[in-house]
Amino acid sequence: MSKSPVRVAVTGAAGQIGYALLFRIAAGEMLGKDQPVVLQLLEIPDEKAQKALKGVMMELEDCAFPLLAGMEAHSDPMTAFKDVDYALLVGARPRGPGMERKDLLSANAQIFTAQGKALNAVASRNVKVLVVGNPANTNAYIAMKSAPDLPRRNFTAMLRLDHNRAASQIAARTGKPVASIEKLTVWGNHSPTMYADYRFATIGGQSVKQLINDDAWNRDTFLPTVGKRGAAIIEARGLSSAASAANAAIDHMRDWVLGSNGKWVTMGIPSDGQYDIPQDVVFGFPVTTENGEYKLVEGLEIDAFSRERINLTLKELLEEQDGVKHLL
Ligand SMILES: NC(=O)C1=CN([C@@H]2O[C@H](COP(=O)(O)OP(=O)(O)OC[C@H]3O[C@@H](n4cnc5c(N)ncnc54)[C@H](O)[C@@H]3O)[C@@H](O)[C@H]2O)C=CC1
Ligand SMILES: O=C([O-])CC(=O)C(=O)O
Repeated sequence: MSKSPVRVAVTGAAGQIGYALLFRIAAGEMLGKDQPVVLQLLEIPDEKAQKALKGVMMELEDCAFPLLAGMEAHSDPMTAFKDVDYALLVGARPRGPGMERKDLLSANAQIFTAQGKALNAVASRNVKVLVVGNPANTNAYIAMKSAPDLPRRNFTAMLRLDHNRAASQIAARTGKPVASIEKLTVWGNHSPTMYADYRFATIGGQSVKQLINDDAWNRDTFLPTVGKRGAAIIEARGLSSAASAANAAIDHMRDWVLGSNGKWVTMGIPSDGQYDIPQDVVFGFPVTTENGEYKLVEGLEIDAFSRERINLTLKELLEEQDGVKHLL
């Protein structure tokens, strides 16, 4: 028997990530090739943005996707999020050259109080939320805190792009296929302080740390390359990553919903205090996913270098949180 459609909200639907994301969701790449979707698309109440959104919807129509069971354009989160099962919160200002993601906080934070409140009021009680708009961890924290009637664990931030970037760098360095890398993670904030960690990673059962065996490369090349990749893309393209961000959003939601088959993936999730990360801080952690739930990988050894890196990214997140406490 065919499945009933699920409702997927995407904000910033006429933006560059939206344009790389919607067609893949409608093609079944996020929720499965047997799962029909209704897209509930949100853009700002501005004539130009709404017109651009209509154009994107015309193109979606022209793809004649068999799984696209419906499509709606909205300018108010209270209608866009009605009964949604999944919400991808992409719409927010991107940074330009010379900016850090946290410089966007004052411009973007209010978006996530309003959208958190709207999700709280009208979304499905099981809604799974992915925050992509930057600074993603703190925006996810704001949305979660603004939605007290929804389970905290349903709010997540996107660290998957960082995870995928780290995997590609390791594949290039070792000459092994990217798909063979397991047990990789990125701790902390989606910012240059993130800590991409391959100490536990394996390729075909072999330790990646031993295969690479070069602490200087880890510290001086790998970590800065992964941490500053977003800025390198902006420098090269004149615009921030869009297709790779959309791809990571698909990976994040697909694994959350359909399971990671025992593999570690990185998700930004509200802490329950593990690894000495205070309760509620939305932090990149290694997780496995099964039956629509994520489970933190616990009990990993944190050595002195890792503790220093984790403390640094935590400090930045706590400062960001402090900067938005007047909104909560
Ligand atoms: N977490 C991550 O790994 C990544 C996050 N990003 C972030 O994603 C966000 C979106 O990036 P792009 O699509 O490139 O930007 P964009 O500027 O091309 O599109 C953003 C869209 O959001 C819309 N928008 C703004 N405020 C809104 C609101 N309150 N409700 C609904 N829509 C709203 C705008 O009208 C625009 O169409 C940025 O904050 C960017 O920094 C980008 C890449 C990776
Ligand atoms: O760097 C940016 O501003 C966009 C982003 O988050 C990324 O590419 O990781």
